[in-house]
Amino acid sequence: MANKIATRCDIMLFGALGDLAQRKLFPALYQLERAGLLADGSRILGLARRELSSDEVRKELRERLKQYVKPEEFNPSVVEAFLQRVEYQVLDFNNEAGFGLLNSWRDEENSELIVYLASPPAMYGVIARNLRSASCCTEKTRVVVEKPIGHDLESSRVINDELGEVYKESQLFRIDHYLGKETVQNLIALRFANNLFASQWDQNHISHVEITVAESVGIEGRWGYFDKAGQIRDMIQNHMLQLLCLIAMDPPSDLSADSIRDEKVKVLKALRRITPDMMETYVVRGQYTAGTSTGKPVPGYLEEEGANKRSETETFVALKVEIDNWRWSGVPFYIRTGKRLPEKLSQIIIHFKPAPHYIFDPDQKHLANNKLIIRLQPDEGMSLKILTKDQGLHKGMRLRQGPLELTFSEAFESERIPDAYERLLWEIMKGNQYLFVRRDEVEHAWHWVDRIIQNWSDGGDPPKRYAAGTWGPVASIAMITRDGRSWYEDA
Ligand SMILES: NC(=O)C1=CN([C@@H]2O[C@H](COP(=O)(O)OP(=O)(O)OC[C@H]3O[C@@H](n4cnc5c(N)ncnc54)[C@H](OP(=O)(O)O)[C@@H]3O)[C@@H](O)[C@H]2O)C=CC1
Ligand SMILES: O=C1O[C@H](COP(=O)(O)O)[C@@H](O)[C@H](O)[C@H]1O
Repeated sequence: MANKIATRCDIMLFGALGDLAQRKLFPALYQLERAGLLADGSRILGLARRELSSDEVRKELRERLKQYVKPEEFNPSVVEAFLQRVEYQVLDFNNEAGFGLLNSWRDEENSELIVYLASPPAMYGVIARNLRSASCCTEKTRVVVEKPIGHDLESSRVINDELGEVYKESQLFRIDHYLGKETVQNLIALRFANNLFASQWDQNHISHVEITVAESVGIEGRWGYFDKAGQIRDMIQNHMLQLLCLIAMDPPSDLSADSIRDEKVKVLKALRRITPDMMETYVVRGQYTAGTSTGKPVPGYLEEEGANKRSETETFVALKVEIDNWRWSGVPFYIRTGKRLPEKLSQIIIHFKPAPHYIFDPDQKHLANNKLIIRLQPDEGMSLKILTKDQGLHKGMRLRQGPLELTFSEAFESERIPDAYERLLWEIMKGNQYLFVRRDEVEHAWHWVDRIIQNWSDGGDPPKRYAAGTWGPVASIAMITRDGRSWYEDA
């Protein structure tokens, strides 16, 4: 993944016994250990409410690592070395006096401090203040916060203000784990390292863009969280808009965090606001009913464990997004994301415009658009659909469309692709903010998304039903068909 060990870091992990920490963060830290990227002496202090000793937590962690790390990557001696770094401290995050204890663990002289807030977001402020009262942080402390930052613009401002009272923006690492995915970072390489694409990347050459992030899973026992969020807050406000920004932004002048973030913010500011009269044609929301997933029957959203049978929370959203700027004027971005779709698939399709004058068989005119398919997951890679002459004496100048194919796992004898959290933790240790989201990005994204949510609550239609295992409500197909287009399906 990289070749340089980060400096020695101590991590205070607030919420160490929670789902995120156990399922994602500890396995990612273990992988950094396995790759030899944790500096000697780096330590991890897990913090949560449950009354457990450090030994009991290490024992539990050993089992979780067995569960979440692939068997071929589970190395018992590396696990033991990793667990030696882990200690646990019982702490109620509301208990200001309790934070004093953390100071005896700190080693300010020899080690950078990372504070990772894997707690409910409502606690970010109180944890930050309690750390300050206990003089636990310095100006160098890095603070990591998870999404969602609030549930709308106003609440995100409150959280950001609370964090901002204690920390400078340069200390804050707001996670959007999509930015940690190798294939998402690859969008920057693809766009700005290949002049071939750079010169074609605008409304003169591109007719429209599709972004699909489909999941076959349902809400995986997270009803309590998900029903308050819905797909628009859970996926659109963050991951989908980040992907859109990376595709739509102007070239940054360098790879520094602020150069990239400045360009993303310009895109967010240029998103056309979706007014009530646009809802019918620009927005589709759906909710899955019972159906099948990977060949097995699955319940509908309203029959999931703990469900409120009358919920109108959306599990699917499709949007037509217009970007009102010079580069993208007249180029719609069709984006869709949902749970319980037929497969797990994230891909971006760039549809290029046809040549200005067409000279081939009129029956084949529909073929005459090049497409760039960027597969983010699974089967990471890209494919450029180009037109060539069909072979054979009797074919004349018939055209055929074929792919220039780049499947990363086949093309490069590369290392394993690290999980997004491995990359993000590694960048935090090195103090690089370019894969993290700045406050104004979060707020502009909320500002745009809030308008859609407001339109729904001002009397929009309820979510349209779709059977689990299908590609969402038929209205999402109608949305794109109305413009004479269709969602890309690989033939
Ligand atoms: N789970 C996921 O896949 C994802 C989660 N996130 C975000 O990550 C954060 C954590 O989520 P998740 O792990 O799912 O949440 P969980 O509810 O599973 O875990 C929360 C953790 O916080 C601790 N905690 C809560 N309140 C207190 C308190 N007052 N004092 C001490 N400890 C407390 C809990 O400790 P105890 O168990 O001892 O009560 C537990 O360890 C949230 O912000 C969430 O939105 C973001 C993306 C994905
Ligand atoms: O942040 C979230 O992302 C996951 C999807 O992430 P992926 O890396 O598996 O594509 C989603 O399932 C979850 O609801 C959401 O909170």
